[in-house]
Amino acid sequence: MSAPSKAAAYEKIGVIGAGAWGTSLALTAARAGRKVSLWAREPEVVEAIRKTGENGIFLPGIALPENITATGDLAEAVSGAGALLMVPPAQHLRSALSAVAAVAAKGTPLVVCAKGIERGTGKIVTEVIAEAAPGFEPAILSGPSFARDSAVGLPTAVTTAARMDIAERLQASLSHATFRPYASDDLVGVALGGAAKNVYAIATGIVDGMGLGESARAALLARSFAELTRLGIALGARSETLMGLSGLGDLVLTATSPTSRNFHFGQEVGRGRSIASLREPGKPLAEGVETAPALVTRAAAEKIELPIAETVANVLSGALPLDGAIVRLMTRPLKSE
Ligand SMILES: NC(=O)C1=CN([C@@H]2O[C@H](COP(=O)(O)OP(=O)(O)OC[C@H]3O[C@@H](n4cnc5c(N)ncnc54)[C@H](OP(=O)(O)O)[C@@H]3O)[C@@H](O)[C@H]2O)C=CC1
Ligand SMILES: O=C(CO)COP(=O)(O)O
Repeated sequence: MSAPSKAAAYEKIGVIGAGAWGTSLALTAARAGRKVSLWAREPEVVEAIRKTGENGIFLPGIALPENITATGDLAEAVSGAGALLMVPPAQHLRSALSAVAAVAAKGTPLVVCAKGIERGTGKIVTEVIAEAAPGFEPAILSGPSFARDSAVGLPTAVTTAARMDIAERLQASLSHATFRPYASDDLVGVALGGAAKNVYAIATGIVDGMGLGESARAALLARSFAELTRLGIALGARSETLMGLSGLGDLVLTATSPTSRNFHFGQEVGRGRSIASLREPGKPLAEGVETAPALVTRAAAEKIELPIAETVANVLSGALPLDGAIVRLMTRPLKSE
């Protein structure tokens, strides 16, 4: 057993992105005793928080304490912050990182809390940080955590991954009675688990929506974890990370709960809703939709086969009809487990 960490907390935390998760994490940091600056891209979010003391657009009904300051000014948000939590949707991460890198102090930990792989490049978030924000410390926060659960004070555990001394400072900065971070230095494993589980949650959601039964869902979940492990090991992740909170833990949560936007998206697809209608502007964010083809691209580059992720990507692109997808998965060459 490792000794308890005595790392010093950062005094001020900046949160970049005031969606549901950004707002919930701002609350977590505030409850842990930090001074928090919460940056929102949309002026109406800043105004709502300032006027009403809550983010009625993304996390309604949750009062935000006074040690959270909302701002639309990025330079103000990053000023004096010991660490910056990056919480935009994953496909906007690169631009958000570049904007932050232009105004923040070099060496500041940039803690990516978004879950996804970059479409087009197949890059995981650590690689995106290295390219978009060189000279900053890469970090990730990920794990089984619905924004509203932790915001209302339900017990939540996540992993903070970074160089170990930084991971421990993040742990000290964010932990409180109902929020428990575990420190890790396996950034690749933590980044991949959080991203891939969204794709597999769409898969199990489809199976659920099609009414194929709980046995099929459990089989798919177990085979999804096998895929995630195969790719993770090829990328250099540790298997205990993939078995932990940010891998198996988040996969189990997301791939079995209708609260998950990804699982729900899959359910609606399985029930026959058109993918275009589910992706209209204003519809809930389902990160797995963009990450599915990105995951497949990355796996192909690593010469790893991911039949479930490929099937999800092909269904979402319209290349494979739903019935064909199930037949394709069930009629692959027989294998040993
Ligand atoms: N919700 C959850 O339970 C959890 C979410 N996550 C992850 O957190 C990330 C954000 O999700 P979540 O907070 O739920 O999303 P929401 O849908 O609640 O909010 C969207 C957020 O993205 C910002 N945004 C939208 N478009 C852009 C853009 N073009 N450039 C930059 N920022 C943009 C919005 O900015 P603005 O504030 O200005 O409107 C807002 O902060 C995702 O990767 C998700 O997987 C992780 C764990 C839990
Ligand atoms: O990441 C999450 C839970 O850990 C949130 O999942 P969804 O984005 O599918 O709602």
